[in-house]
Amino acid sequence: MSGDTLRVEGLNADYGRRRVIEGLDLSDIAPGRVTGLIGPNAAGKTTLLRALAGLTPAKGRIRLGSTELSRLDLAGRARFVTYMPQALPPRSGLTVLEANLAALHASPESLADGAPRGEAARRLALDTLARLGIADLALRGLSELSGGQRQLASLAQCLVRAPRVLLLDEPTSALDIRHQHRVMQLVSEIAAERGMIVLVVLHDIALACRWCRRLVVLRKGRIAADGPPEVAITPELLADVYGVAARVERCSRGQVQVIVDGVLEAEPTKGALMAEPADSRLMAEPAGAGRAGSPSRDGAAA
Ligand SMILES: Nc1ncnc2c1ncn2[C@@H]1O[C@H](COP(=O)(O)OP(=O)(O)OP(=O)(O)O)[C@@H](O)[C@H]1O
Repeated sequence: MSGDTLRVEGLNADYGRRRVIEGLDLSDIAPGRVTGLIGPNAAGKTTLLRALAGLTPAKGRIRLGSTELSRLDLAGRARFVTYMPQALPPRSGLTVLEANLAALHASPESLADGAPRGEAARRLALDTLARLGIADLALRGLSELSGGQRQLASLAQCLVRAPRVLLLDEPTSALDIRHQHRVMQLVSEIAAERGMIVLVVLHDIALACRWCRRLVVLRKGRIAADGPPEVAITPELLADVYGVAARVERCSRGQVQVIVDGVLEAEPTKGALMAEPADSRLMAEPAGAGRAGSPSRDGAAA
């Protein structure tokens, strides 16, 4: 088991002339635990994961231990990194098991080191499905599955590859509450078993606080907070980054709980990057059209 950490230095990512990730540094993302990446819509979370995976061009250094991932091409990067996209996988004629076996065999690492074949590969693929609680779907076609079942099947394909670095983009967005926690628990267990680095994008702050030992909060392509949930998540951060009036409390078990009291007035210079500057005129409210009754930043109703 490797103790290598993932480090990012001076990362910039652009779409044309628009800079989405700005000089981003991430100190040692540790193996064996789950790190959460949270932030408002359009903050750049997907862009960051895709840049780490080599799917979106970016400048800067990305290192896994002494391996400079940022110098590797896409195929080279795929030996170390697996990315699960936000979108559900397209429907296909494969069964869940066939798709899992294809993912296992397509892993360049597997091809290189002669990883399980035949019956051993089948057992490994089935075991992964069983751990996710979807062994009963093994022989079902991917095109027959519900949204949540497709998301679980997609996650199984990432886990079976046993990457050193697993990047999950909203892996629980289609799941019910039990499956959300089951997935986060399983990913935490597998991260610890394999010494895997896991960076997961989540919108559900409660889920993130429950399962992530470290939270990186992204806002407009920059890091707004970084640390354990009890340090990173504060009422001030939730107001500044998300524009909500919220309390942060501890439950009887000491876990961080976020209680949202209301939505703050939109503040164009501090809100999420939902529109380009030129577009923002289209979204601007008429002068004096503040929302009556919305709480102010200190949580009191205006
Ligand atoms: N392919 C693209 N071409 C141009 N702009 C893009 C592209 N993909 C994303 N963007 C822009 O980059 C910014 C960051 O998008 P990104 O998808 O990384 O945000 P996010 O934090 O993952 O958002 P969400 O929580 O809504 O999924 C947004 O302003 C978005 O419009």
